Amino acid sequence: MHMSHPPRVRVAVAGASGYAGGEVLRLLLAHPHVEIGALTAGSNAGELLGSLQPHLVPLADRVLDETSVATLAGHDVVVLALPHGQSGPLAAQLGDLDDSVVVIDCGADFRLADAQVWERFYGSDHAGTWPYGLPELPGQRDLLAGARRVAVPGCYPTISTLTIAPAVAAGLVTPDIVVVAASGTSGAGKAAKPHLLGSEVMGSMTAYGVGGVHRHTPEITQNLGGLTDAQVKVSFTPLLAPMPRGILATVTAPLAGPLTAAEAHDVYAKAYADEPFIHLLAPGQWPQTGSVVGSNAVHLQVTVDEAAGRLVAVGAVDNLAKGTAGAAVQCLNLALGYDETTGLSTVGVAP
Ligand SMILES: NC(=O)C1=CN([C@@H]2O[C@H](COP(=O)(O)OP(=O)(O)OC[C@H]3O[C@@H](n4cnc5c(N)ncnc54)[C@H](OP(=O)(O)O)[C@@H]3O)[C@@H](O)[C@H]2O)C=CC1
Ligand SMILES: CC(=O)N[C@@H](CCC(=O)OP(=O)(O)O)C(=O)O
Repeated sequence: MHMSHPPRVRVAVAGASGYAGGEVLRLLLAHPHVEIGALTAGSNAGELLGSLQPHLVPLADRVLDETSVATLAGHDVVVLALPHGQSGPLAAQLGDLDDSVVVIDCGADFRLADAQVWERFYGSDHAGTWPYGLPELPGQRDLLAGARRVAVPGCYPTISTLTIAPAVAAGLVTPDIVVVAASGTSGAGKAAKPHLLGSEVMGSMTAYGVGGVHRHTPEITQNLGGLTDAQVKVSFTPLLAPMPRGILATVTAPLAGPLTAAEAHDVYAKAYADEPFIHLLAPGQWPQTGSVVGSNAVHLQVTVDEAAGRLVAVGAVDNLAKGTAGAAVQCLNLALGYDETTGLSTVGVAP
């Protein structure tokens, strides 16, 4: 489908001083149809972007505005990269201003459909539900084409969902899913946190959010629940790994019946055959975060643990790229009718 659009769209980024906002800008600087408009922040409003994001050289002299409807008005697209709970009220005001604006929220506010589940995991009022920005889920790409509002998935839900989705959709497993996923520290954002000081993180790994309490558990469950009539259960354990970027997720589930590793690989190959960003590795190769850093690619592998009777799948993603900002740009492309891959690469930075 071709939709009419101006040659270059003006994009504002709220939360430009943060990790997600910075990565959105890094990608948009390479996007041929985008002109970068207002850049806003919270406590850093008034500062030069170059003092906070020195890698974004072409934008070094831009001054950060305060985050308000007034500063975000007058753009074709507004990307929100703010802490949860901030985007709900702001998006409501932006909607009042102009409903034709594309608003892409990197935060969690509009991801969950069930208000009670939202309140249980986030402890605040539910803002609403927007089209979910994971085009690789069946039927989702059509909902995102031409959308005016997009909820970008969380980084763990992106990789956890993509890693096991073909097995759930094809009924290869009973959906009693166990996810153990290690994330780089940028997943926690830039705001200082005592457990994320260099001395605490370097040379050490830890589990956190253990026992079904991490707020991404219901998001993964919601995604997988859309793929099967069976009741989906998800046990999710996040780990913090001593690296700046990347998530490596190991996802396992009981086999529903006899299955070989080659058959499982074949199901994944068929499911993702047309997906530009999903790269199923050759049998015997295993995903590594180092291969996807800086790219919008997802690397996957799947096999069968015969003795345990479980399917074992492993996925790697850059939490800031396909895990957030890359997904935001992919959805911007779909919303505006550009080729979905515009401005995005599958080539990682290695070593
Ligand atoms: N990091 C990741 O891997 C992922 C992040 N996300 C989501 O993206 C969003 C941003 O995360 P991230 O970039 O990591 O976080 P950061 O802490 O790095 O950045 C937060 C940004 O929001 C701004 N901000 C904070 N409070 C306010 C406020 N009250 N009013 C206006 N602006 C404010 C900050 O400005 P200032 O510098 O002035 O404080 C900063 O620009 C979150 O919702 C997060 O869940 C989603 C997936 C993955
Ligand atoms: C390492 C680390 O702390 N990661 C973050 C997840 C970041 C993310 O993607 O989540 P949202 O967009 O839903 O905030 C966490 O576990 O809270």
